[in-house]
Amino acid sequence: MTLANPADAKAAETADPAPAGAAPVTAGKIGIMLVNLGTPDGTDFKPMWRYLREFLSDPRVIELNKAIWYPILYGLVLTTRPKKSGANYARIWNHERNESPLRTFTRAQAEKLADALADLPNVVVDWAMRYGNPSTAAVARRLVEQGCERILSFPLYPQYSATTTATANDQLFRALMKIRHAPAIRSVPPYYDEPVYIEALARSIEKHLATLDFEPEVVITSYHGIPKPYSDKGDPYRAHCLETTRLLRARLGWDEKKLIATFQSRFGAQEWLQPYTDVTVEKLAKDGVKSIAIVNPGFSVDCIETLDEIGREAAETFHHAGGRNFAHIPCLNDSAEGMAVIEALVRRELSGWV
Ligand SMILES: C=CC1=C(C)c2cc3[nH]c(cc4nc(cc5[nH]c(cc1n2)c(C)c5CCC(=O)O)C(CCC(=O)O)=C4C)c(C)c3C=C
Ligand SMILES: [Fe+2]
Ligand SMILES: [Fe+2]
Repeated sequence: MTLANPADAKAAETADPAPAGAAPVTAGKIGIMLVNLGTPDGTDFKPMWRYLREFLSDPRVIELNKAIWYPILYGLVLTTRPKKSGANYARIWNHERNESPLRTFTRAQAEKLADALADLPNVVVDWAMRYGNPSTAAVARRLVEQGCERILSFPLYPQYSATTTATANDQLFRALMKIRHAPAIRSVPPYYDEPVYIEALARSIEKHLATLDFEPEVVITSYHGIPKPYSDKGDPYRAHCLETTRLLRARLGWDEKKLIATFQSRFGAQEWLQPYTDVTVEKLAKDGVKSIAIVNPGFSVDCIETLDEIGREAAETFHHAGGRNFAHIPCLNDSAEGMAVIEALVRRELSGWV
């Protein structure tokens, strides 16, 4: 098993889509592609604008009619949000690598997965983003050019949503439309209730709580929200999130007061899934709760929404409202617990292919 050469990434992104001449008949490799949401290439206005434009032009994310949405997107959102969000990204930026933490952690997951699958000789591991770089199209092409006739795509979302899982899959198939000898595709299903995932979360929570000098009265599982109408129309995301929290509660032996579920990261004027994380945090403090912890089970890796919105903003909200002790529990990231989940699911989904 090998990790695709990251040094080739830039070249592959800019290469022509179709190599000239006849392809070899068979090479028989299997590509594994970890796919995360995406992230800007920099915190300045231009890269933030490019990232937000691609993200917020996705009809799976914003379901409004384009004639209504585009004037708002181009006239309002893309004139103001790049600066505001860029300032938030600047606070969490990984200066060593000049990239966002989401990209650093996703790469680390791929590298560790490649090591963990060293016993599988014909498998190549790579990683891609739905929005931004390394793009899904560039990575799919790179895997095919390395001889992968099968690709296992792993959208890194434990809970399914059309706004995340489905659009990651859409993008892969869109990329294959430009490849003549397209590979066979498998996609890792949502894993919100997989015992290996629940166990990893529980251990990570227990481990982190053991390092604190206080015992939280309430632990919040805070998930990224989606607009409520998407849920009402049949997106199973809310049910998946609530099931993760229920299973976690059972595993930790906690009751419904100790472990609660909330939704964060609202965008726009619509109602989103409730209860909202920020409102809940403030209310807990005002009700006299002095110590809380927040964990983000829906995020495979730490990112702007966990490090800044929870680690900074939610902490401030809690303290301003009278709370005393606040802890933010890291995502599974490339920890041993997190890698155990990714490896187990990949090995299971490779069944019949290796
Ligand atoms: C209508 C807008 C959005 C929907 C729907 C949405 C769903 C959704 N997003 C994630 C995971 C992530 N989102 C991230 C950032 C982010 N999300 C939105 C908007 C919607 N998300 C925006 C505009 C942004 C950019 C940041 C900002 O300007 O506020 C990220 C972090 C990316 C990073 O670079 O760190 C993640 C991860 C999920 C799981 C989800 C639905 C289930
Ligand atoms: Fe989001
Ligand atoms: Fe946010």
